[in-house]
Amino acid sequence: MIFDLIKERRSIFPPQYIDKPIAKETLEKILEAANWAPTHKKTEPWRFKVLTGNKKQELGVFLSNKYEETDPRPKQIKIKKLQFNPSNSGAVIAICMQRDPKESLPEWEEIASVAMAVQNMWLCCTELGIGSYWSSPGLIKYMDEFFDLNEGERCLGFFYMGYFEGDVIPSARTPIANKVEWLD
Ligand SMILES: Cc1cc2nc3c(=O)[nH]c(=O)nc-3n(C[C@H](O)[C@H](O)[C@H](O)COP(=O)(O)O)c2cc1C
Repeated sequence: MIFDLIKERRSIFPPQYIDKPIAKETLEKILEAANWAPTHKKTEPWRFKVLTGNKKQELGVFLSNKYEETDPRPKQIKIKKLQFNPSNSGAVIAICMQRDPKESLPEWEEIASVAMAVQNMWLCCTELGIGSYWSSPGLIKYMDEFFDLNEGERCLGFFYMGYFEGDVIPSARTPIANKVEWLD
């Protein structure tokens, strides 16, 4: 049931991923789910760049170089992590948002729509036994140097994916009652 799937969904990180490729048809199915996200004025602002094979390594090299270049005191451990995460994933999907050229909506609505598309992918991954998580490092502001972004297109992060092994670390939430006001 969708309620169980929603509760089961977790952020599962690249160190848990195993060396098992994700079939192209599976990736296509997950992306198709993203495409059915709600979209105000039907702008369909989600854009995805699917990185597999050597392109994942290239992303890792780009991110780690950029980090070394821009951080006054870069740490070896972080350099290694920036390279490891993409290369150890089955696929990395860059999450992008295409601003409506007419600006017929506030930007937050476009971002909200992209986030809903990501949730669709995340839930599909849960059902398919694929670990995944949304990563949003500060380095995403440089992604126009790695991707050929269109005018008004912005990278909002990376969706790391991989079949995984090991236990899923439980997550927790504070009670919903603390966040809801009932008005009658
Ligand atoms: C927009 C967004 C950006 C996120 N960025 C990061 C990130 O940069 N690094 C990270 O470790 N987790 C990131 N996360 C995942 C959250 O840390 C995670 O959802 C949270 O810890 C709750 O865990 P759960 O997803 O297992 O329920 C992000 C989640 C969202 C929705």
